[in-house]
Amino acid sequence: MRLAVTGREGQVAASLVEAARGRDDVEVVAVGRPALDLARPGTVFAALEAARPDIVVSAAAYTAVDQAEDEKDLAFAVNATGAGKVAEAAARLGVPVIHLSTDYVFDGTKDGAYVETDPTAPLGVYGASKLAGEAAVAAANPRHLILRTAWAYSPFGKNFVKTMLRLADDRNEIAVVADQWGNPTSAFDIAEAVLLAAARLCDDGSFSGFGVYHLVGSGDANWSGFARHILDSSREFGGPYARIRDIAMADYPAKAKRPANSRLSTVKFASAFGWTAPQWRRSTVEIVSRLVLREARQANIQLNQ
Ligand SMILES: NC(=O)C1=CN([C@@H]2O[C@H](COP(=O)(O)OP(=O)(O)OC[C@H]3O[C@@H](n4cnc5c(N)ncnc54)[C@H](OP(=O)(O)O)[C@@H]3O)[C@@H](O)[C@H]2O)C=CC1
Ligand SMILES: Cc1cn([C@H]2C[C@H](O)[C@@H](COP(=O)(O)OP(=O)(O)O[C@H]3O[C@@H](C)C(=O)[C@@H](O)[C@H]3O)O2)c(=O)[nH]c1=O
Ligand SMILES: [Mg+2]
Repeated sequence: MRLAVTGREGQVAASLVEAARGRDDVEVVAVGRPALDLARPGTVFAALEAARPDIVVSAAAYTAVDQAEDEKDLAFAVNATGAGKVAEAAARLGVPVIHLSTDYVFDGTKDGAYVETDPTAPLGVYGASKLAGEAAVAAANPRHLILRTAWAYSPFGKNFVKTMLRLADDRNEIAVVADQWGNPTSAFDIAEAVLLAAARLCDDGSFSGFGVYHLVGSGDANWSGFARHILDSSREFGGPYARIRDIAMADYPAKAKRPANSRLSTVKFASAFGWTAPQWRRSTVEIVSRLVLREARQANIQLNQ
């Protein structure tokens, strides 16, 4: 199976590239700027056609949640129009598309975990642009999976795990919001699930389960609990540590409003594909250890130079 993924340095794209390195049955081609620029729709088809994919994974996105409030047009161009163009290109190439979306399509007022049929009501521009992207993808290519994930982290790109490790480097205490709940999700786990679903779509000609699925790490957390686990794990591997102080969302001024509860139920994905993500605590240890040991190795190299 030959899979083209949009976004080269992105967390999910880089995780897919790494996952494929260890497997003979899958080849991943990452397509990004300047060849494929979602803000320039004219670039999309040619870039994907050149990759000769059996399936397209649409993972590139404008993901700066606060900045999106000031760059609404660009966020929509990339996350809505651009995503639609990717799905349309896949349709023209005669292949299915797996598109990544977000928990931020919800407003967070539900009590329990959101299911796929729950009403959406994004609180900010990023969520609204991703929701518009879902509609554009569905309209452009009937053979689509829209996988809503959340709170993604990995050794790559920008994410909360890397931010906490960086802040802990020169602080004794970090204040983190404790009244926002969700599901931390390793991009390695996302990659594994995407490869599984992709294989199914490519191999099973009568697959009929197209549509929206929630795909997140098992177990829930608030940001401060997540932060505490990150830094406890880091300390165990000899990495940076800081105390975490619980604060309220209201005490952390940010441009974009975020949902207080964006827990997602993964029952639908589990029953369609027979796969559930590992507990987020376990996956977090894996990523933290890698980051901390990488830092240690780099420090060692510098010492020895
Ligand atoms: N990060 C998260 O916590 C979550 C992410 N998601 C969704 O999952 C998907 C993957 O996220 P993740 O891997 O974390 O994202 P990242 O922010 O790590 O990467 C996004 C990628 O998109 C690329 N990109 C941005 N603008 C353009 C453009 N105009 N044209 C082409 N490429 C562009 C970036 O390229 P460059 O490297 O050049 O900047 C980058 O490679 C996205 O759809 C995101 O909305 C959903 C829930 C949570
Ligand atoms: C850095 C930091 C953040 N926070 C808070 C702010 C926010 O409420 C929460 C998370 O901050 P971040 O800016 O990392 O998270 P954010 O950019 O909102 O992350 C989101 O990204 C997009 C792409 C998604 O799709 C979402 O699923 C989600 O992962 O933690 C603190 O309380 N203290 C801190 O020191
Ligand atoms: Mg391979």
